[in-house]
Amino acid sequence: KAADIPEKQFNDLYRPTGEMLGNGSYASVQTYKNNHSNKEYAVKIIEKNNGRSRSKVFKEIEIFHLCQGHENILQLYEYFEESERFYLVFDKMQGGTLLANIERRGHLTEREASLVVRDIARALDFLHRKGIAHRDLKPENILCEKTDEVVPIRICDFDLASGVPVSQNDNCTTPELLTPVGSAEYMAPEVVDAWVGESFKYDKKCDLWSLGTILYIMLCGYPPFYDAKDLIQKLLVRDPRKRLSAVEVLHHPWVQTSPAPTPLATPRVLTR
Ligand SMILES: O=C1N=Cc2cc(Nc3ncnc4nc[nH]c34)ccc21
Repeated sequence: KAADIPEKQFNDLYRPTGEMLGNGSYASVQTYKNNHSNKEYAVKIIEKNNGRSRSKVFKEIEIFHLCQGHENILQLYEYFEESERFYLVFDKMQGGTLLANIERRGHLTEREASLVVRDIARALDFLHRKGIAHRDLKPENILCEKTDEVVPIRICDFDLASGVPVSQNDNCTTPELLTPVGSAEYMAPEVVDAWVGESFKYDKKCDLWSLGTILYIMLCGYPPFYDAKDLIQKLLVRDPRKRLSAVEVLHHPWVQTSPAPTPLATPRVLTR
């Protein structure tokens, strides 16, 4: 009877290719092939005994679920929970991480840098509208879909992501805000302020600082043109209230009117 047939284990369905994609403190990411389709996937293996709570893993899975279908966010294909570990199966991005891709290609134009910023800003705008801050945006978490092109990119790794996704109920337009402790009537003013006050709105701006550093790295070793410098100066702003938002980045002239494909020295600078 059904109860006697053990559920298919991850290792019955996938086999490792031996390629290590990334090694974090609590997880590793390796390439696996699906035994049925022979398709490659990037599998994030999270050991259970490393103190990382189950609820945090499920929160990470929930965020990926919310982002399903967005073309600039890595797609989670399926996941497994087994006795010792979790397996998160992601689409494999053939182009690898952003800086490795730029280095391998050996060339990068200002137009390509602008397209990368546009793709990241689209992902951030999508996350921020859902009340989610990434909080750990860095070049290793920016993945390129193709080996010979720098765009399209997808961002990944919601390990440190914050913010409870707001639940958009169908009938009413204003999203009912999910608070950590149920309804807001009984919450102390300082806790309510944290959710509806300025700080709640500004905690997403940390991602825009990160975007500024990524833009700077893509252009470094080459005096960024005025517009790019202007965008960097409006991202690397200490006061989050003054820092650009994701949608403002999308409207910045340096992103709107993609600049000339002037070659950048970055790929060679990166190899040093
Ligand atoms: O959730 C993640 N945290 C880090 C990370 C890296 C990662 N790496 C990759 N994913 C897909 N394709 C990849 N190609 C190179 N590295 C890849 C996927 C998912 C996560």
